[in-house]
Amino acid sequence: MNQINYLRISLIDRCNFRCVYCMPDDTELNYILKKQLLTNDELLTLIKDVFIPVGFNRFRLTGGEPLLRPGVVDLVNKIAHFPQTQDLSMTTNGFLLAPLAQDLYNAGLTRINISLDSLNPHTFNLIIGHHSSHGWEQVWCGIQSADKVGFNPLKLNVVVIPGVNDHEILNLAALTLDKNWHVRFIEFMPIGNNTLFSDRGWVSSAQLRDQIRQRWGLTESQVCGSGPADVFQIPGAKGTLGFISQMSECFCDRCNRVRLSADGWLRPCLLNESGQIDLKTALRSSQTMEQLQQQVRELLNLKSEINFKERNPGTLGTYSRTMSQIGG
Ligand SMILES: Nc1nc2c(ncn2[C@@H]2O[C@H](COP(=O)(O)OP(=O)(O)OP(=O)(O)O)[C@@H](O)[C@H]2O)c(=O)[nH]1
Ligand SMILES: C[S@@+](CC[C@H](N)C(=O)[O-])C[C@H]1O[C@@H](n2cnc3c(N)ncnc32)[C@H](O)[C@@H]1O
Ligand code: SF4
Ligand code: SF4
Repeated sequence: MNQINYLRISLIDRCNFRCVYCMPDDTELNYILKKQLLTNDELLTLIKDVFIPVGFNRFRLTGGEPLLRPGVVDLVNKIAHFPQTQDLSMTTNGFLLAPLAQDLYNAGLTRINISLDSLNPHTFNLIIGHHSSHGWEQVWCGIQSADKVGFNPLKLNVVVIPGVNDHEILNLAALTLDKNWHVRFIEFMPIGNNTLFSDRGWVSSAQLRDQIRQRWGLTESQVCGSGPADVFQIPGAKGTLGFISQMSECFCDRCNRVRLSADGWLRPCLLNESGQIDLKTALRSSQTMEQLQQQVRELLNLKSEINFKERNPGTLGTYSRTMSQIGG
């Protein structure tokens, strides 16, 4: 059995963007009420006294948009300084990153993944559903700041939507030629916006690799990470290209992670809602840390049964929580 040692933590379910593939404009989301959110102290207790003793040592902060979480720098500082923490990273849309990048880095965040779906400001703003015309510029500024501060590896996430941004693949891949950046193309999943998914479908990583191979060639490569990306490189490029192929491949047999929502539910699989446990209520009802550890161990024992196996590219998922609420 795989070792499950990677916890993705959603710090908040709210977001300052409404990306078309994740949180379409017409979706009514029931945001978590403040009193239902894990407090910073509760989250730190769960990490230190429950997850670390059970064997977790890799943590990713996500959201919604994690940089909207009050006290995020302090949280980073505390999680980074647990002696057992081997990897602490964040997935962010980058909009609020520029003024925070240095503080996050100083607090102990060493690597960061930033979503960047287009190099064209107009297309970008359409994708993120942002009403400010400076969305792209502000995210680009966040990426530059992250680079300057020294986040390494610095990864850029691109969800590829046919007819929306798939014509930009070569331009996005070209970013890696002279920058030590790691661009990852993510196959669009039917969770978040099923209407768009039915309408546009998805592009396979194999097709993208063919395009890139024809232009520059492509070789297998590696970059530090805990996720499911297959990593390649354009010969001579400074950065790498990652492909996250959840529609065309099944990487569940190497799944090493579970997810904690901002209101304290532990979810064994992104694409299967079975088996979730409510750690917040258990914590608030004064169960002992040993009892909580035991609940988590039991869930991990069941995980391989829960892991999403019936991947059918034509199937639409029906989920009570969507991507922005789970954290990707
Ligand atoms: N189906 C599925 N998709 C995943 C899983 N983990 C990550 N992804 C997809 O990959 C996207 C990008 O993930 P990131 O948040 O950047 O994290 P990561 O790829 O695990 O990060 P690294 O540690 O840098 O490799 C997510 O939004 C999902 O679309 C997973 O366990 N299952
Ligand atoms: C849910 S977001 C949360 C973190 C942060 N707000 C961000 O966008 O990076 C995490 C990741 O999920 C990806 N994502 C969201 N909806 C998706 C979908 N339907 N299919 C594939 N990836 C998706 C985003 O592109 C992003 O890289
Ligand atoms: S959570 Fe991330 S992917 Fe979803 S709308 Fe917000 S920025 Fe976009
Ligand atoms: S779909 Fe579920 S089991 Fe498969 S890799 Fe993702 S989280 Fe793991």
